[in-house]
Amino acid sequence: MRAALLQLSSGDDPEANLPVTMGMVQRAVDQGAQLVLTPEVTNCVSASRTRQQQVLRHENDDPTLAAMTGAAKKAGVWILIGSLALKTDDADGRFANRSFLIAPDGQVAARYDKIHMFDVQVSETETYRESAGYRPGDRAVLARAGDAMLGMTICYDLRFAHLYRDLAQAGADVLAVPSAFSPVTGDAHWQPLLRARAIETGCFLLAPAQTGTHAASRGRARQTHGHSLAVAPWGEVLLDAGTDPGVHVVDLDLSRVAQARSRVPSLTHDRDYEPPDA
Ligand SMILES: O=C(O)CNC(=O)[C@H](CS)NC(=O)CCC(=O)C(=O)O
Repeated sequence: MRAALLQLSSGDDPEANLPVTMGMVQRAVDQGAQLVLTPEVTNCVSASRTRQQQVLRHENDDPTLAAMTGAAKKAGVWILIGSLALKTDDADGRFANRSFLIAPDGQVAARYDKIHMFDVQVSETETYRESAGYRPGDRAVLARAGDAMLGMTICYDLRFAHLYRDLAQAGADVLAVPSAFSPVTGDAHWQPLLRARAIETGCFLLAPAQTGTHAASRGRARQTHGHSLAVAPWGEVLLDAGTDPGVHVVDLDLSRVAQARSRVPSLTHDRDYEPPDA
């Protein structure tokens, strides 16, 4: 299966981002991709709730989702939109950080709302409070995409190893981690975490990422780490997209999943044990 990872540098104007993103989807299709993956918050990277309130739409009215379903159908490919920031009808007014798997017939095959919220002070000057803006999901999602069983996760989820183990034990052979990683944590943790999740699960890890400098809020421009990554089930890095926006294709030999797991079958060796004393 040929996958394409789109590395984006989305701004805070969904209408301006859309033609750039769709141009890259077309390049991926031209390169023979059967599964096209985009990063977290493909439609809008913004840390301003006022701005988001102005430009974000509901799922049934979102131009990026509509364009993607159209493109999937026209080209007959699978598309994983890493996530869209969307308005919801929730009483507390928070947005959804929602990933979509679109089938080659243009139908939405699966949706996943990011479970773990990035409420973290990464340095003295850099704090994220994702749960203030977004309502977390509470359901893990596994879906078929062609020959692959795809586990859907997003960004900060990457730090919760049990989610990946659960998805793999439920049948995943490819795990998607669309992201908008911070530069500070990205330098230290991004690649080792992705390689660890691949090794632990015997899955391919596909992690399309936001990169570069995004719209400023409260005077501070937001940066993301880039380095979209594909990792094989044995842990080798198949692709590192560096820091420029672009399209990168990678061929996945899905038989490598069973190979890796037969060499080290740790996924089937869980045991029950007493928890440590408090
Ligand atoms: O802000 C939005 O609109 C969408 N959400 C994100 O981009 C989120 C929260 S700021 N980013 C992450 O989860 C980065 C995780 C990370 O960097 C780490 O785990 O170290």
